[in-house]
Amino acid sequence: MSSKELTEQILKKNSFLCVGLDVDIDRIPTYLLSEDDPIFAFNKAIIDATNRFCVAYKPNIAFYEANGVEGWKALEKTINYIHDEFPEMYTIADAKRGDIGNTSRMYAKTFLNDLGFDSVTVAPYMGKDSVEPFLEIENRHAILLALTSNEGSADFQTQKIDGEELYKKVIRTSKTWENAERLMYVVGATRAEYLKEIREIIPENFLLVPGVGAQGGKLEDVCKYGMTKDVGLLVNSSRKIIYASESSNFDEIAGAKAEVLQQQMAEELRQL
Ligand SMILES: O=C(O)c1cc(=O)[nH]c(=O)n1[C@@H]1O[C@H](COP(=O)(O)O)[C@@H](O)[C@H]1O
Repeated sequence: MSSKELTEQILKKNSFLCVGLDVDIDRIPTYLLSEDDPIFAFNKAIIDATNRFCVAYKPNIAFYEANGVEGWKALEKTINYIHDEFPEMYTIADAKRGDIGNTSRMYAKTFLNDLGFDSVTVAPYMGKDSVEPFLEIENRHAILLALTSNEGSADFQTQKIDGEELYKKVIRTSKTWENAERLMYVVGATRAEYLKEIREIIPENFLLVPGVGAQGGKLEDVCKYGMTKDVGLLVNSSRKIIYASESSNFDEIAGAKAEVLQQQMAEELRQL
């Protein structure tokens, strides 16, 4: 999906919500464990209940890999289900990959070609040749970790090198790479105060903003400093939505949580 099509979906659904499918087998309702594929059963219920309120889904690959072959099967079934039933959804493989070019090409094949995700999260530490293989396909994106939501982001990302913070250098340098228009950037909601300066460097690219909800980030602040005339934001929430309840109507409650966020987003979009 192109960025333009993503903006169209956002304006159509009045939502820039991304639901994070971080499915921990130990946290799903226990009665689902008797299903053939409990992870997929959980995801299907969550997707059916939340799709009206969001424009994107982001399975975090760690949660699938942790279940071995069965986890990969559940991931594949989940992405196929989204493609078949909700082809208008933007999909993010949150894999945080990046290696020498020859290896990154294999990661890009797995997530963007074989599984058919619209995008994959990529760590910038290994530089240009580790990221460019993710940018070779039209209408697909690499989402570069710029300023992350965790405490450790202060260890390297906000440290200054030659007077400029490393995360700014990462963003600035990445703009010179081939097909840089296919880049999106991760900026944690817990770092909203940095968004104004980030927007001076990348006024148009989409930002994936995790950390609203369970990590304490505020939607209003993210919108105030990060929103562009074409919206330019995908705000992710995982645990606060998918684990809102452990009861048999967990999906309904997840849908209601997603709707609350969607309503707040609709209000922000009205002010565009
Ligand atoms: O790349 C990410 O999505 C990501 C970057 C970041 O800086 N912080 C962050 O929390 N994430 C991911 O976003 C999701 C946040 O989940 P919740 O805190 O449960 O909403 C998890 O899948 C994290 O791995």
